Amino acid sequence: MPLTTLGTLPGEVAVDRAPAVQVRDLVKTFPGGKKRTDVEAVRGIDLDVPAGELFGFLGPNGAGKSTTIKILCTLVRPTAGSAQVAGFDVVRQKDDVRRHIGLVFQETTLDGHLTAEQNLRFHAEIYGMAHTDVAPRTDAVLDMVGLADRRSAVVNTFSGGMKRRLEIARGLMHSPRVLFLDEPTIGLDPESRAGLWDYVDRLRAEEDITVFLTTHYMDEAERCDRIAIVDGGRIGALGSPAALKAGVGHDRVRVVTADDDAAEALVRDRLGVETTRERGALVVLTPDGEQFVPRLFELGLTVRSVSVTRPSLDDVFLAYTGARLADRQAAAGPRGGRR
Ligand SMILES: Nc1ncnc2c1ncn2[C@@H]1O[C@H](COP(=O)(O)OP(=O)(O)OP(=O)(O)O)[C@@H](O)[C@H]1O
Repeated sequence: MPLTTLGTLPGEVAVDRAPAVQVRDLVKTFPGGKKRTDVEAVRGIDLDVPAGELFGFLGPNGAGKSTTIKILCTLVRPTAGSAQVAGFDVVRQKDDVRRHIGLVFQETTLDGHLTAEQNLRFHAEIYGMAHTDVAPRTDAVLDMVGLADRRSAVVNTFSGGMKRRLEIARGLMHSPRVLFLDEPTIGLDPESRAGLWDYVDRLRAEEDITVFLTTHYMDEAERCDRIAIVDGGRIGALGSPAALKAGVGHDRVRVVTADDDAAEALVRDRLGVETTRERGALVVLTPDGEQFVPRLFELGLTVRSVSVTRPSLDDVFLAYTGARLADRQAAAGPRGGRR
């Protein structure tokens, strides 16, 4: 079966453009048992993810991301509210939801003793794929993730990045409409991470598929069409990365001068702007850094260096959660921190 049919089941007409994910007032409370209090993991989430979107779900540890995803994948039953995935209700139409989603979670579900191809065939059997579809679909998804030449190799001989790519191939076998990727690149080296994203980009370019992603990596969040920032079981912010960054407001101008005291007074008196000090520099927060810098020079200051930094998604994350994405990034491995 050609790759162009991925995302649409055989015989199905892709005219239905209902949201890929629709969530209304979703609540999940885990009972705390006799001695402990209940845990309100999800406290009223509303969400619409249109078909075809790359949607990012971000939040600090314990924010409720995994619980929400597990509800969407029918693995956890909500306490209240409703959720539909690919047009099917996650409680009343579990089997339909499962047929239309692909899952790539952090824990591997591959059998290391089987070959890549055997793993995919096993998956096809579980999903009851038509016999005639299996071989061509296996070819297509292995090609998609760049593993066609390793199809007969035992998975235990694969690198971490190859295993993750095979997981994605497996998740795509049954033509899901929505692919859930839960921290898909965690633990991978930078090269494997970049490679995996190449395949996701290719998948999105060629297929009518929605990708629902959780990540703690800022650069991965930047790739998303829209992101939701979740904290304490609620969505605190929702929008495109550009819109969310614009919402934070201010560019940050950092200027090193020959005389900071004099510069501070001049900027305050002549430009009417307050500065703060930071490690031998003055910092000004301003809506438009590029316009502000020439005005600084007009003051006749001896400026040794000046830099303008636009708000990052990390600033957005900090504004809504009080934590930095970069904290998790650092914990996960060296990957070029913030500024
Ligand atoms: N099965 C469970 N029983 C009890 N409490 C749970 C259960 N699953 C999750 N929780 C609690 O619900 C809250 C939300 O957890 P969840 O795993 O959804 O967060 P998360 O945003 O995915 O965090 P992380 O980034 O660490 O994966 C946490 O306080 C967690 O301890």
